[in-house]
Amino acid sequence: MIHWNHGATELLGYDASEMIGRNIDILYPEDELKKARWIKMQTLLYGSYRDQIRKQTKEGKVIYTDVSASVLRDEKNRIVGITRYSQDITQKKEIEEALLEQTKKLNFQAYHDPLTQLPNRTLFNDRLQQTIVYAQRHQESFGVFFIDLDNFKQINDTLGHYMGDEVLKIVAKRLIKCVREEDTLSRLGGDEFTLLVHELATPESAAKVAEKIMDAMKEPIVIDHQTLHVTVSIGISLYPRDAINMHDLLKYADIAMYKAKEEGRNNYQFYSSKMMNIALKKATMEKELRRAIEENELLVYYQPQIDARNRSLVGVEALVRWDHPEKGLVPPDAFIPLAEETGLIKDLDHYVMCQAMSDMVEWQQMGLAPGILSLNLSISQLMKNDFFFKLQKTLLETGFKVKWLTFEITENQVMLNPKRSIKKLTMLNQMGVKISIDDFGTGYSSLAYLKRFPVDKLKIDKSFIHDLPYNAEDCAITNAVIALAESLQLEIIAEGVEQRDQVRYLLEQGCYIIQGYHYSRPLPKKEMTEYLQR
Ligand SMILES: Nc1nc2c(ncn2[C@@H]2O[C@H](COP(=O)(O)O[C@H]3[C@@H](O)[C@H](n4cnc5c(=O)[nH]c(N)nc54)O[C@@H]3COP(=O)(O)O)[C@@H](O)[C@H]2O)c(=O)[nH]1
Repeated sequence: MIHWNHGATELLGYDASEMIGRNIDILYPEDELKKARWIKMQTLLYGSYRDQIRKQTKEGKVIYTDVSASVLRDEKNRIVGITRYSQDITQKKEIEEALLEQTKKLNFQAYHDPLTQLPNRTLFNDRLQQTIVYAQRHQESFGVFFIDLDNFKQINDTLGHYMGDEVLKIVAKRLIKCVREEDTLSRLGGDEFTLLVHELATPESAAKVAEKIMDAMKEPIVIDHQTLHVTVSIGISLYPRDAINMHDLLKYADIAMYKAKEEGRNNYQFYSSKMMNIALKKATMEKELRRAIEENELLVYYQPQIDARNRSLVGVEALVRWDHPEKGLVPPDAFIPLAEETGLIKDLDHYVMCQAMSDMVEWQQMGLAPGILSLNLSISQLMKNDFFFKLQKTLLETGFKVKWLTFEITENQVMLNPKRSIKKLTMLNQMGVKISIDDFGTGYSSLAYLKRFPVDKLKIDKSFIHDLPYNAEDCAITNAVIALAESLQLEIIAEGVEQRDQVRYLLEQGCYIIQGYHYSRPLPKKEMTEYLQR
């Protein structure tokens, strides 16, 4: 250094006496020395040069500078040195960097799901489109997977959104481990994930990926000491076998996923053209079911529940039927699963509740004695915040008394979240409503829970009644359920009773309340009125 001015002192903290005679390198942080030499060489080569470089002040602070360097010549035009003018641009640089960071962040947000940090639909579609172009050019095949969590709606409804979100985050982490870096896993929203897997030469290799995903889900998920078993249903479409455009590949994978749900969930399915027809039928049915609820196409049938000791009526179960304008009477098994899947079950069950309560009151006002009303209650209806409000409102509007009411809830639904169910069922119980566990024996309720449930009745599932009294296993299960009910001092009721022998056997074992075709099929209101008048 041969000259050092006042401005340099202000910028870098050293004064002229400290700098003159020293190597300029002390002004640069270690990692900028290479660049400093580059600037020097360019200046010598071209006579002048301008660039940005970081410098280090006397106090050790790193600053950004804009440097204009030019060669210094003597009177004989020989290069004797370099002059440098430096300007502090630290503040400008910091603003630029913050802006860059912000842009990166906004860019990430625009293309990623905030919960799982996975690519979102926009980015997935973009990558899928690019993959199609590449695959067309290079004659490659690939797969689109539609992955949907099983029963996620119930997890959300029963355990709350916090738990639902945690489950989604854990599932996303497990899924990402099943795929290669070049594949794209995205979250479309809710519990839906899509996966783009490159270079899938055969359906067998796609099946391997699907199996890997299902294996990854086998380990239980533990959140806040709660253990959950989460499974997924997967639909797969293959390029070019099934479709060659983005829209169809996604649609077909989605249709195949619905097929996997129908096949009992926790499995994967490849798209086939047959599925397309089924999916179309289902979409039509959902639309029609919405209309049916709005336009009162639903009918409530009543099935008598009989005390077999004296053949007297103790109550009725309300069972919904759909009076379809073209198809005629549609049984609930054909639409209840769809209603549950789409959330329509809440409206449907509310409709049945209003109708049945007003029919019951009408019968009582006619001097008839329909006994207790049993209503099927879905867990999503029970977990709704406005459920109790709606129940109270319907009781008031119809004049129906709570002491005449039993809610039937299936064992499997209650066991989805036993703790929350206990809380809600206790509230019902405190109102004076009776609770019956439906389809008992088909689920997996533990005795410990059963003791804590505010339950009044157990309803033996009809699958155990069907082969009574000739099937030893069914007899053993039926006897065990009856003994359990006795020891817990619960009422017991058998459903699906069709034969005299079954009635005799049940009476011998101590089960007196019976529902089934042996006494009566479910009856429309008019026939039920006649039944009551007999
Ligand atoms: N959430 C709601 N679920 C409902 C409602 N209405 C019905 N359902 C559920 O749909 C399933 C099928 O119901 P359904 O076709 O009405 O069948 C019921 C009876 O008809 C049938 N049954 C009665 N006796 C016999 C018999 O002797 N043999 C025989 N094969 N079937 C018989 O059993 C069904 C009674 O079911 P359950 O509720 O378990 O007592 C069924 O799961 C209904 O629960 C609704 O409004 N909401």
